Amino acid sequence: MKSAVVECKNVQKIYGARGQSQSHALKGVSLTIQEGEFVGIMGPSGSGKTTLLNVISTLDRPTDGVIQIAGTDITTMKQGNLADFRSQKLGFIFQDFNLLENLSVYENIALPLSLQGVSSKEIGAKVTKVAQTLGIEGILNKYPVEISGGQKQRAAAARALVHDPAILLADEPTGALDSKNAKSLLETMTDLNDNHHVSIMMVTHDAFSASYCKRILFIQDGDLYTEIHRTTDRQQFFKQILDVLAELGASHDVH
Ligand SMILES: Nc1ncnc2c1ncn2[C@@H]1O[C@H](COP(=O)(O)OP(=O)(O)OP(=O)(O)O)[C@@H](O)[C@H]1O
Repeated sequence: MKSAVVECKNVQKIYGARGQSQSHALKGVSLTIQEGEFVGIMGPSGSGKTTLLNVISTLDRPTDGVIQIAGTDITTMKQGNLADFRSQKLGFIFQDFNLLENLSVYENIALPLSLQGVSSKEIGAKVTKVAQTLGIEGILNKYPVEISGGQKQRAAAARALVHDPAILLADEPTGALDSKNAKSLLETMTDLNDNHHVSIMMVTHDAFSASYCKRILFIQDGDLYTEIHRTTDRQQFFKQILDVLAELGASHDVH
């Protein structure tokens, strides 16, 4: 039976101290992401996408509500345990790759495991396996300056997956890529989801990228607005996404 990898119940986030000017960024969001899903998060600028990603990724705490990741309640977890939890259970890919320039691709991918004290033999096996999955075995000895944007993003994806996280969290992962590399990364993410059981949550403002997801949650003003499921082909889904964005854009500048 499938289980939930992310479960948010009535999650609220208010920025700013009481009595001062406050921003109600999340107004009671409830959502569930099941194991094996590929979910997109879209919404106008300022709707709360980054805030939602930050509270789910344990980088920030919600003001109210409960968040469970792979069955663990992270809202009551002590600060000291959050970093360990994050490094063991979560994988991140960002727009700007975040590779360390003075480490080789191999060393970059190995980093999460080295930090956890995993043996170098086990690290070698895991890095090789994930590099094969992402088709970057040939560049493991290169340094980030020597490889293309698309290869950097694959290396970053390999680093995000090497410790077998419960979910891959992606924040505009194609934002710094040209259209060819963006397409190739999105196809890789689809392959990871379809054939390697990787659960993915991706925040994006780009309808083309979002069309690779199987389900999209739209948020507006800190609340869930609607969700759509991909039941037909990707081109049809793309049109469906544009329709919802147009609806949202009627009152907002969609970002
Ligand atoms: N650190 C902060 N302090 C105060 N208010 C904040 C903070 N971060 C975000 N906000 C506010 O919370 C709301 C949601 O912001 P958030 O960054 O989550 O939106 P977003 O959907 O990611 O926007 P964008 O697409 O522009 O990145 C906005 O009104 C924003 O101004």
